[in-house]
Amino acid sequence: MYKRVLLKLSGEVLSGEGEKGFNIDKIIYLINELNSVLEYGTNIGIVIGAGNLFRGREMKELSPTIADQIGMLGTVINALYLKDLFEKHGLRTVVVSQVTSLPSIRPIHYDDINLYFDAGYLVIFAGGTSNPFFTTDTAAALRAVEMKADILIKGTKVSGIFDKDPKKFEDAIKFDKLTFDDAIEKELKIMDTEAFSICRRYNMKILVIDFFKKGNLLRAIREENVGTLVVPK
Ligand SMILES: Nc1ncnc2c1ncn2[C@@H]1O[C@H](COP(=O)(O)OP(=O)(O)O)[C@@H](O)[C@H]1O
Ligand SMILES: O=c1ccn([C@@H]2O[C@H](COP(=O)(O)OP(=O)(O)O)[C@@H](O)[C@H]2O)c(=O)[nH]1
Repeated sequence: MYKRVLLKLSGEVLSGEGEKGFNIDKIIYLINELNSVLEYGTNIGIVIGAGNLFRGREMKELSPTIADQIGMLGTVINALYLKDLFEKHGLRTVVVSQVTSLPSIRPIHYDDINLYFDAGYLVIFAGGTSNPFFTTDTAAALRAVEMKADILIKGTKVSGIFDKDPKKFEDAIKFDKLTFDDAIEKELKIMDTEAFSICRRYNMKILVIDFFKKGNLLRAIREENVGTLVVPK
């Protein structure tokens, strides 16, 4: 069983696939999935995306650097939205970020992160990497290494990593296990190369799971056979 996990969630986990904004039913689902895991005392850090609000690459009318800053602010909006609903449902949560100074957001301090986990808090890392031209997958890789996670779990809308995008190709074949070298060489676009490369450098395993399948997060944390695992060798 994993004891400390960085969970990367795409913004669409908050809205539903292909939707924008927030869907309270999806957030209640997320809370239930997290609760089932927190019962076991697993420490959970969350990196949240912003695909339900803004993706830099979709705002073609804007300069890329501005569009990406708006995207990063979207992750801050999602983090605050989640913090409030998590707490209303009994999940103690702290939001940390380097990109904004707001009364409900704390700066990232490594010593404090351990204290938050020891006190039973969920930690949401908002604001991506703080740099345009990156994604929240790369932020997830960095935060996983920084918080000394056992594994980075990417909760997404596909059941794992395939030889090609399963949303576009019906005959795509799923891998149960892959090495980082394979994932990078085969250009499997489930995560960006930067994220794979950081995880390869620091031996941070990645597990990609279908977050919309009930119970999958707990299965993943219990190290049951679910999704696709990416390992050093
Ligand atoms: N080789 C692949 N295996 C699995 N999914 C892939 C692959 N290539 C591309 N994808 C796509 O990558 C997406 C990654 O999901 P996610 O990061 O959660 O969403 P998004 O990038 O749309 O915000 C999936 O929806 C899937 O369709
Ligand atoms: O380090 C980062 C992380 C995110 N973003 C911006 O924030 C948006 C939302 O993040 P992402 O696309 O990773 O969200 P997801 O698809 O996972 O919901 C991106 O499109 C980028 O515009 C960025 O510029 N730098």
